[in-house]
Amino acid sequence: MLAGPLSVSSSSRRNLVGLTSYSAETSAYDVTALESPSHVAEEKVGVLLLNLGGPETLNDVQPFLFNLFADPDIIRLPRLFRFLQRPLAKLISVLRAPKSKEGYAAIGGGSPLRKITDDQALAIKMALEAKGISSNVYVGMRYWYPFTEEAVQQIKKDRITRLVVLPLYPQFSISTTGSSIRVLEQIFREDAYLSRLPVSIINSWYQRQGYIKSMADLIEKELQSFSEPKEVMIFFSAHGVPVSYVVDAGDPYRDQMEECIFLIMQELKARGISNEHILAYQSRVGPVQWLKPYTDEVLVELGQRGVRSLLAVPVSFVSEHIETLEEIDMEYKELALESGVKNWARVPALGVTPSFITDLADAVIDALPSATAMCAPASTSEEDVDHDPVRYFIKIFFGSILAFILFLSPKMVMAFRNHVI
Ligand SMILES: C=CC1=C(C)c2cc3[nH]c(cc4nc(cc5[nH]c(cc1n2)c(C)c5CCC(=O)O)C(CCC(=O)O)=C4C)c(C)c3C=C
Ligand SMILES: [Fe+2]
Repeated sequence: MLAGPLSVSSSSRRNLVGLTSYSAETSAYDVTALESPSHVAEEKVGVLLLNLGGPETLNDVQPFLFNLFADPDIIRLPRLFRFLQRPLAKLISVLRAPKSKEGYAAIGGGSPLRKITDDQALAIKMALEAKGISSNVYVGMRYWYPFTEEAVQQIKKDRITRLVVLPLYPQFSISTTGSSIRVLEQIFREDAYLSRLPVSIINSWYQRQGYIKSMADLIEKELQSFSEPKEVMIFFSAHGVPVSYVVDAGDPYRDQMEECIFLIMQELKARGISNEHILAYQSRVGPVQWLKPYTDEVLVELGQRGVRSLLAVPVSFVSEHIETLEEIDMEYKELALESGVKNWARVPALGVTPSFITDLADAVIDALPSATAMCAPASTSEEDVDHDPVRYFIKIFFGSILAFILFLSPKMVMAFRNHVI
């Protein structure tokens, strides 16, 4: 089965957390609104949490991978080859599924992302409530249930009047927040109600004090688990992206990541903690260059250089997931120990850490006043090209030949089957 956003039974896959409406007495975000009670009485605040989604069972793995690789923000094909996106996604997802399934099997047979994101949604709703804002908090996943499309349908049904969109990625990347927002904009553009709905999008929030302090708290606490805390190297491991995203497409991900690490280290220094640290990138897929240095290579070098104690800190994501539970806790730990590292620990993901959730609730409150309609005219220029039958034929003909040569080469097949370690 190829799972698509529309093949959803929303009754069994409901993603709404709570259903309460915004009340004038408890409003804190817009002081002027208090002066017009008739308007405020009707206000219904929605918060849409965007996340990646993950397969819940091993049978979900291949269709989940299909959805991921069918995303033009994950595999960025030149325009000439775009018609190959779905066949290519099918091919890569089938090739990669066995390796991915092994990973998901090792962490209990599925991704914990849905449960953790639902817990975060409930926690944010409660934190907002405590700050005087009643809200509905929705979860919209990019590649698995509950899909963003479902969340938006629910927002519409609930007649939400003001929406804050909060991607659960601290740093912006074209491949994560960018992709989810592109989908959201498409849905909103085509709908009369949604295109007029005041929306505020929080693109990134890695620089927020509450997040930085919460990360520093986790690191400070975990350092204490070592017998010689001062000797430990803090090893930030971020999910990678292909270099071309940053260099050619202007993805701010690497800059934001480096600034984020700087801010966390600055906070630690202010607490008297000045351990050595390093940033490396993990989880590369496919045959292209990814951001360097690569986590696996750095671990081997550090071990060989005589570093004996490492504290791994996953920094691009705020939930436990396959790449913390399997890749870091199993693969990288084993590699580090084999390379000479003696003492290894990992900082847990933030999850529902209260100081972090409170900060996300504050981010929502900060964003509420700037909500404006997303509405923008639909762009047609790219699609128009495909209406010319001659150009379309040329694309299909030459594209197929090139794709056949490129994508079925043994090197390509191997690159997608494994992480290129
Ligand atoms: C900030 C976080 C992430 C970035 C950036 C990102 C880019 C990116 N990812 C892939 C390919 C895969 N990602 C997979 C899983 C996965 N990715 C992220 C986060 C980021 N991805 C998370 C949280 C997860 C795990 C979800 C879960 O189920 O727990 C997978 C599937 C797993 C596997 O087979 O390794 C793939 C494949 C690309 C190509 C990319 C940038 C272009
Ligand atoms: Fe990923």
